[in-house]
Amino acid sequence: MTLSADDVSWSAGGAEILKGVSLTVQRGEFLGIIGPNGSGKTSLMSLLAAIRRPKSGAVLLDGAPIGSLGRRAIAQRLALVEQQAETGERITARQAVELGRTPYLGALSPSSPDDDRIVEAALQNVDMAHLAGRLWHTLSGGERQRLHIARAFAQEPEILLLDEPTNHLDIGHQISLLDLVHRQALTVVAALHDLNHAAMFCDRIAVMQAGRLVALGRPQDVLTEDRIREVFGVDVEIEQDGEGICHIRFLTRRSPARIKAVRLEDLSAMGA
Ligand SMILES: Nc1ncnc2c1ncn2[C@@H]1O[C@H](COP(=O)(O)OP(=O)(O)OP(=O)(O)O)[C@@H](O)[C@H]1O
Repeated sequence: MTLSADDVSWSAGGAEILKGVSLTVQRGEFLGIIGPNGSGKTSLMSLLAAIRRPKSGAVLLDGAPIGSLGRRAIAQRLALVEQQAETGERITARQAVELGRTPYLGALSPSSPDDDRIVEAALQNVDMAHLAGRLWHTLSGGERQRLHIARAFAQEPEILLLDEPTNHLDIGHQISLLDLVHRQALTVVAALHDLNHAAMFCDRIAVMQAGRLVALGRPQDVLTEDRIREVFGVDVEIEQDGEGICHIRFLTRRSPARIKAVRLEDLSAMGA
């Protein structure tokens, strides 16, 4: 199954938010979307998930315009975990995950033992089985986030769209969640803020800047010191380890390399 954006643009509030974005998500890959706040990551994800329609261009699922497919058909193939998904309903953790089975249930076919097994496995996958009976409003932000992921797993999609999936998670759960998602036989598109996580887990990375796709490729090709400075406005040093994985070190004012650079500048300003 392939998902692609073909020259998509999208406007809101009188402004063009996405400008001519084209990309194809390869089957089975983990594609990261990175970019500064407001660069269009969430907007692109919502177009890919058919929550919004492009103003021009098209999103294609297996070559067919995604807008021509019914919601149920889309939900059986593609699951989206939104950035600020909340519910005001008085439901338990388990019931929140059971919602993932909705696209498979009919009025005359309530949930089966198979559905129960899938929900149980999804809860266990995100380390939440022990809290299955807890009411949603009593759960922490990180616990809720893990349940959103479990709900998406329970949906048994082929494509998983994750908008900042590590929000609210402590570092242990961030790594284990990305690792878990990475190990699934799924096509994954994830908007990520942590560039080191993107380097570690993504097969390819798409870089958004001011509504445009400015780079797309393997982490080691896309994550360069120049590009990170240009897109995010921060100085970094990048090292590649023996496996070709980039490790990005941010040069803050307190780091020796930055202090050295500032001192050299000071010296040249003094005419030294
Ligand atoms: N419905 C809307 N009406 C007006 N402007 C919008 C709307 N939705 C998004 N925008 C604007 O579009 C731009 C891109 O927003 P988007 O949420 O896609 O960015 P993002 O890259 O996901 O940002 P972040 O990293 O902060 O989550 C922002 O400037 C945002 O204010």
